[in-house]
Amino acid sequence: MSETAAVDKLISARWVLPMTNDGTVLDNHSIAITSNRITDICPTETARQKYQAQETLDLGNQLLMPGLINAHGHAAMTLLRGLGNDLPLMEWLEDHIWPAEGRFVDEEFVSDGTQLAIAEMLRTGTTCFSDMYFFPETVAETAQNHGIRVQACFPVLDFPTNWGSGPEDYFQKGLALHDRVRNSNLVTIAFGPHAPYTNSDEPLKRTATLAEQVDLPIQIHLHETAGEVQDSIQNHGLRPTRRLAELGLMSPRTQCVHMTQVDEHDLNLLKETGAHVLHCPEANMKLASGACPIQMLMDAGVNVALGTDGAASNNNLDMFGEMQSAALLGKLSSMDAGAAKAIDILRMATINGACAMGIDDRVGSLEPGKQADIIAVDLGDILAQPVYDPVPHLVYNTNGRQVTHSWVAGEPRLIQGELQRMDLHGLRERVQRWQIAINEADQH
Ligand SMILES: CSC[C@H]1O[C@@H](n2cnc3c(O)ncnc32)[C@H](O)[C@@H]1O
Ligand SMILES: [Zn+2]
Repeated sequence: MSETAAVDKLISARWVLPMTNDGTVLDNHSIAITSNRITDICPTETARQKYQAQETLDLGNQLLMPGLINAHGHAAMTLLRGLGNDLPLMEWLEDHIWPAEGRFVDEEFVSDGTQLAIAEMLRTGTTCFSDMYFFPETVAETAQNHGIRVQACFPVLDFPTNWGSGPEDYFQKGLALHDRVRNSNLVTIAFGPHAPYTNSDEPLKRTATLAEQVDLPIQIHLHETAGEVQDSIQNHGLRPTRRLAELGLMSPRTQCVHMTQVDEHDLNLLKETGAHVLHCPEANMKLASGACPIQMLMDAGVNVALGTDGAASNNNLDMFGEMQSAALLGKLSSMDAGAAKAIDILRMATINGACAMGIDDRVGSLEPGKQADIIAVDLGDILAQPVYDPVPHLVYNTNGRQVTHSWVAGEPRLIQGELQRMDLHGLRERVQRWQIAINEADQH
């Protein structure tokens, strides 16, 4: 009899969707995990003979896939969920969101709001998120404490905020944070210049130079609305994307959030520079900002990833819902049912997000050697029957509540629908206190 090999965990299920290249679905396969990495994916029968596991989990009629990657959001804005509805972007920001942030955002707000977001994200299948918010040190610490992967983008704006006094202060604090988390397996840092309209040329140029020096990504809201493009032409004589390119800010390290307005020149710039686009369909629809032409971008070879944006403009962080919205909006806006295919949408929510953040050597697909960031989705419920093909099923039928298990770097975060590391009772009480205070202030 041949010797069996020792592994930490062996997880088996009816389907495994590794999200490598062609979107193949493996039937009755197992994933072997040792320490924080995937070591093998093979038929369950083979795995039973080949491995001696400390822990085995047979998930039956479930599907294992890479944890979802929410490529753009503002986690702590969960505390502002539902504040200012049925408004366009600038009215929503100027009349409701920015006044509330000015009054309430501090470390405690960011800690509680980020915990609320992490609970929702882990509960609905996200194992890695990008965040652009004030007090990114608190975001990084909270993510690390709760065992979820994060790209924390530190804000850069022309003006002072509750987090700092201006661009130089933001750079200094952001880079110090990068130094502190350099060896973390879960946390990476990015520059987060908020938008072209909240940054003058100097901080944008400096962002480009510093990001190059320290080799970090840059995330920026860009071409969110037609008004933003018109204002830029009026104030700078250039469309925002061209202005950023001339300031040296468009490159493979750049993550452009929204891009609902894309003309031929913008498309060429995205192609030539290798910048990524982060699509947030639900926030774009809710604020009636426009629709990002995702099929045109993908056809041109631009990497498109998916994000929810903040819970105040969405109003949830469920990436399964976001995938469905991306597919439906992608088809409707191009009047082509063959556009925004399910497998492409799944790529946007997994491997493409990892590529945009420069962490695709670690996560985004299930492959030996990669980190064990895995989710299990229950496709056995009567409401999900019948299942002809799991790939379109995941995009057009599934919602985040069907996620039963998740692991980040091999560690369990959600088991049978139960979050493993969170005091939800205490969190609920703190959130209620924030709601009362914020609501009262918003009325005045
Ligand atoms: C500088 S921290 C992030 C900043 O962005 C604001 N914000 C949230 N959603 C959007 C959006 O869709 N477009 C532009 N800005 C947005 C958030 O409230 C923070 O102030
Ligand atoms: Zn945003």
